[in-house]
Amino acid sequence: MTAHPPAETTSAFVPDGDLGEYLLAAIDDPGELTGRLCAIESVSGNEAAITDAVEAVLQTISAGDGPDLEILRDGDTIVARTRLGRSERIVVAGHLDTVPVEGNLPPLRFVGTAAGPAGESAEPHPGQGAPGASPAEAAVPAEDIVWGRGACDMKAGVAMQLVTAAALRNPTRDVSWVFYDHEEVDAALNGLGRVARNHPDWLDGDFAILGEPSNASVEGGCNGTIRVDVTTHGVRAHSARAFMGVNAIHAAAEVLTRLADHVSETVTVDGLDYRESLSAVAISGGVAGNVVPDECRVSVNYRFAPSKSAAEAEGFLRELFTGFDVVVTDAAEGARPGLDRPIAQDFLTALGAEPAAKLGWTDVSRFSALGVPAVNFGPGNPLYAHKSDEHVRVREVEDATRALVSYLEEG
Ligand SMILES: N[C@@H](CCC[C@H](NC(=O)CCC(=O)O)C(=O)O)C(=O)O
Repeated sequence: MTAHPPAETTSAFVPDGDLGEYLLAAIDDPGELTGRLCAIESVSGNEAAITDAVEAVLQTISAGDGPDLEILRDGDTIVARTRLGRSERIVVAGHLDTVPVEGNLPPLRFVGTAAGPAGESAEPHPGQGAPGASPAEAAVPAEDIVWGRGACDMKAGVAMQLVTAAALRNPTRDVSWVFYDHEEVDAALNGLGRVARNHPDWLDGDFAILGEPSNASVEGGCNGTIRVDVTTHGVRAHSARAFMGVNAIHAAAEVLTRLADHVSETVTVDGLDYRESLSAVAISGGVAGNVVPDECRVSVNYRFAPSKSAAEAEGFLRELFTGFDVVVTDAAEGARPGLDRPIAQDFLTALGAEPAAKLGWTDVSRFSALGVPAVNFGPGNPLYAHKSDEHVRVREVEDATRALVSYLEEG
């Protein structure tokens, strides 16, 4: 089922005029700002416009009543940091890019039913009692929702960052706000990785908070991710004389069978349950409509628990696909939760949060590798990340923002 927000209660976010001004006009309204950020399309590789707008917002925030910000930029990554001389520094980071749009822009705002924190409800749908709603659906209270690509992953988190940056007056710790490009793609392109190579001091900190969707609670660590191409080879021939060839696409059936037969495990790491996933994510092959193909490539993505290294994950895949040509195309280590660190404990206590495991890959992994303990904390139900009915509850964006302001001002 896909969400079809009701026309009468729906408003679309359409940017007009200067994009920095467009965002600034909603700087004290996390829900509205989420929708406005979504309205600036920023599929990976197309982040320039949103980065310029966010930089303009940060310049205005810096000139306002809160602490001055030192604003630094590398490509489409911005770091804006306070220099108050506090004994600790908190890094709050979020990516500006999204996965490709799928008929879910322009973003919409409407009153409907959203997925609960555990994702137990299905898709957002028209408000209570709407035609076609089942009695069970009608019993779910209607909520204020922002719907569209990026709403959950992670323009709501970026809105949380910007509204908090504007609201801070006297933070108890220094804060570095990081907004970066190319998170949703090949690890080699990641803007945070580029900054870590070009200006490692920009990411200095005692604790990092990634505003990734976490139901406005804490998700610890993250699964690792690895992609491999499994290639089958054959012999080309005329398809009218197929007996003269060897069909590489037929040979790929065995690859798919091994994938379908695999049962993914859930691995408990430091008390959190990391559910693994193994999926074919693409398949390609074929020469022409009358040729037996000599090559077929199945791209496989394995999400592995943070107790395993990328090398171990690669070893597992090579064993699973014994007899086939396996080439690693992308890999990123996971991160253990690290919630036993005092600074992470303080954050959990300040939030009153019960942590869960982060199943997606996030830059918590990069911060952990840099020696900075890190957690995921942001609005949005991660079960809806990358889906065509991606959405976020406005209440959750507001709650997360309030909690972050309170942690940074009082925690
Ligand atoms: N280089 C990696 C980057 C993938 C990042 C992406 N992260 C999320 O979706 C975080 C949101 C969440 O799961 O809560 C991912 O896991 O795909 C790659 O290309 O795989």
